Amino acid sequence: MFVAHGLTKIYRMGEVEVPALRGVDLEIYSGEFVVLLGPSGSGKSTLLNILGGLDTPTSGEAHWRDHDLAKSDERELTRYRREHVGFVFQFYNLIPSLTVRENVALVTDICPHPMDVDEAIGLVGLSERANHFPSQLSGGEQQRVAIARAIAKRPDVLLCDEPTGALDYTTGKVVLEVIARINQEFGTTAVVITHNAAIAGMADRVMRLADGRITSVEHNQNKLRPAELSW
Ligand SMILES: Nc1ncnc2c1ncn2[C@@H]1O[C@H](COP(=O)(O)OP(=O)(O)OP(=O)(O)O)[C@@H](O)[C@H]1O
Repeated sequence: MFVAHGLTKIYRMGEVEVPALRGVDLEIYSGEFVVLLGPSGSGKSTLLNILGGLDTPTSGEAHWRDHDLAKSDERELTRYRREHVGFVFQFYNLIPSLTVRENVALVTDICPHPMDVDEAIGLVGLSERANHFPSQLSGGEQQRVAIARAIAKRPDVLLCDEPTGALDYTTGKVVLEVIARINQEFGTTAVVITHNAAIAGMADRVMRLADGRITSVEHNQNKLRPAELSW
């Protein structure tokens, strides 16, 4: 689904150049669950943002199917994101003045083949809370709304940047269960960034980054359910 070759990203801030990616090659297959692990500053978010069309590389190739993400203009990237990519971030970015249902409907109103809003909310186990506002929900519930919003467009890929970073142990596992379920039931490719090495246990493949490079890629022989993970 994704192929990258020699991907680099250098952020320029005045005179200072910050190399975030220093030549990344990767392939991600359709339907896979990939975990990206690595220390702070190793380039994980930069890589995810390029795969999601939120940022562009300085050099190198990045393809999503037959789309050339490195050469796409802003309009093409917006369309790519809207039609194909669901994002989940550490902070939920819900609109406080809208209910759960309205937050999810924001997305279904602008994409071509959306899921029914209530179906998406049901998939994350929040049907009873559809008319509540974000402030009436716990952090884990708000993250599940963010996931419902991301999947309601029926994305081909779900890109998650530290989805459990702000959550406690138990709530984090519930959120991971939801992501695993979407990956399995819909075949949605999932790429999840985490600092937590235990979460790697639920991946098909684990990619480790250090200093802007992929340093290892491991296949998981015994993929675990989130409930079986402990940290
Ligand atoms: N917009 C930006 N402008 C300048 N430098 C940036 C920008 N975004 C990222 N960087 C730098 O690029 C490098 C990689 O950052 P990135 O956020 O991709 O790492 P990360 O592995 O996701 O880190 P973390 O786990 O802390 O989120 C860091 O040195 C960071 O300071």
